[in-house]
Amino acid sequence: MFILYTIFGILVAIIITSYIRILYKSLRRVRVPISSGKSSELSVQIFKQAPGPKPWPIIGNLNVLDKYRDNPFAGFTELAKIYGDIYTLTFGHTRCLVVNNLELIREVLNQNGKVCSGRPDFLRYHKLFGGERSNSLALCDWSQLQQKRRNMARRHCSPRESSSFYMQMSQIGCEEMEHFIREIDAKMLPGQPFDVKTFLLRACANMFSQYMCSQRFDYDDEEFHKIVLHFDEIFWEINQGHPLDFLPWLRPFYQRHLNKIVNWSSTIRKFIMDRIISHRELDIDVDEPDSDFTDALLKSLVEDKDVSRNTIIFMLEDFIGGHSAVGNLVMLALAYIAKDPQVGSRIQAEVDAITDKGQRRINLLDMNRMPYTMATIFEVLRYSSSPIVPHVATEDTVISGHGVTAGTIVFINNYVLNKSPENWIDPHQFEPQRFLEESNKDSRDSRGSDSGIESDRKELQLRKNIPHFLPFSIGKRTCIGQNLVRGFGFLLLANLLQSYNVSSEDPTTISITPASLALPAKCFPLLLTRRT
Ligand code: HEM
Repeated sequence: MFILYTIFGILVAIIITSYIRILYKSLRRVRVPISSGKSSELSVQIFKQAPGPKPWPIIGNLNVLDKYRDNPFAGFTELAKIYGDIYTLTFGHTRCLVVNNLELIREVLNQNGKVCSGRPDFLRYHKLFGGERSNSLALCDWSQLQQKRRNMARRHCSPRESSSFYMQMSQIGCEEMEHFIREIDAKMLPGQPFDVKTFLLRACANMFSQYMCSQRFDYDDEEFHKIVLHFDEIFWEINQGHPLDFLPWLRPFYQRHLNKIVNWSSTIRKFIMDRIISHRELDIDVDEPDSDFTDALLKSLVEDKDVSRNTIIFMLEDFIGGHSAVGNLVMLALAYIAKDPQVGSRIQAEVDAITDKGQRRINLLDMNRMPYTMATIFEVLRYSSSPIVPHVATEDTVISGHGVTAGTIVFINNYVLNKSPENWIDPHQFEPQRFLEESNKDSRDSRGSDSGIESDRKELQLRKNIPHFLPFSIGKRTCIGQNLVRGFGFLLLANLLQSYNVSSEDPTTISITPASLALPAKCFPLLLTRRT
């Protein structure tokens, strides 16, 4: 009996302590010193936090999102109807702010970029990056080292259209497509559903590895298969919420899952060390121009005392790992094509017009003359509404007149931008055409006029600078890999469609997770039929 009373007493104490902590955090106000007009005098203005539902002890408001497990961002959108476009939630003991319109998103990412550029301190993030999330470019807090790493990466990972790196990307992409198509033809049984994703990811990994490290791997290389799979598992993992993120005391129940994550990332790191870095380190010549990203990284190791070996290993891992995002994006495009064959036919019309019915492969110089193909990639980005990695306020600040306390996680609801009928006609339809507009050029005197995609008088072109379309985010922490996404994504999609028709035995079985670019590692097969 005594033991029962003791346990009961401990539980009550935990619940009360938890509730006090949660209440303290949610009621805390933000004090901002302001100048009162008379030169040296400062007064303090006090800001209450944004409204939100009342939290419970221990779980906070996690219960509110429970019915939106499949798509928390749809949940955020629903809650905005009750609490307005800016509101707070408490997940476990962590304060969270959710912003739900473009103006607020800009206020967080641009005007408050300096103080809202941290990342959540989730245990999973540490486990994925050798026990320390500051090793990761995307999951570290903002710092001088991060600024340096972004600068180091920019030239290679965001190649400009006119640069030699861009042309290198084009050539590498085209060459890999030849290997890839040979591989599909060898492994696919005609008329049988085919595990496209596995092979697509390997092709994409080779494009990235060849571009960043001047090294590709054989399609029969088992070690290579394993790391491509682990990268994909990590991509899926990062795109999922997990109870551990907000209830870290559940750790003992998820130890096996954590061990699995550690195993994925350490296997990848070992591969990068053994198969890429170790032999490159031996023949580095600091006086020669950089031949690739690995060269630039290895030189910075020699030239910059602030750059450690660890820094460059993790940077390479991060950037090679970008292939999973592109592979998943293209796989999603193929899935939408299997659901709506019209989309595939229109891409093929562009491909055939540009290549004189398949006389050559598509390269990056063709991109500007294939607006529908690019529009399809943009529509996948919009429709899938890949979430923006959560930001964290590193200091007390004020957003739209509401106090935001240091440590608050800021969720940017880009799903509401991507799916709002105010921004898009029929937002729940997959319709690449929405990214096209009439160009000023007259189609009759221009090349490619038989592409089948123009209106009666005008050619179509890709709409640019759509303010509410932010697939790569804005501000300090925007995606560094967006040119690689556009470039390799385009080459994969256009060249695949040049060689194959894409369909499914039963399109209704193609299941796609809403508000995510990630597909499970093992996902639906597709039918690829050689075009005659
Ligand atoms: C379809 C593919 C991709 C999408 C939709 C995407 C989108 C994003 C988004 C939304 C962010 C967060 C920005 C923010 O926090 O405000 C991000 C960050 C980042 N992305 Fe991408 N990304 C993609 C592919 C890639 C690729 C291929 C690479 C590199 C090879 C890459 C490298 C990065 C890095 C390093 C960051 C972190 C930047 C920082 O925090 O300073 N991404 N990406």
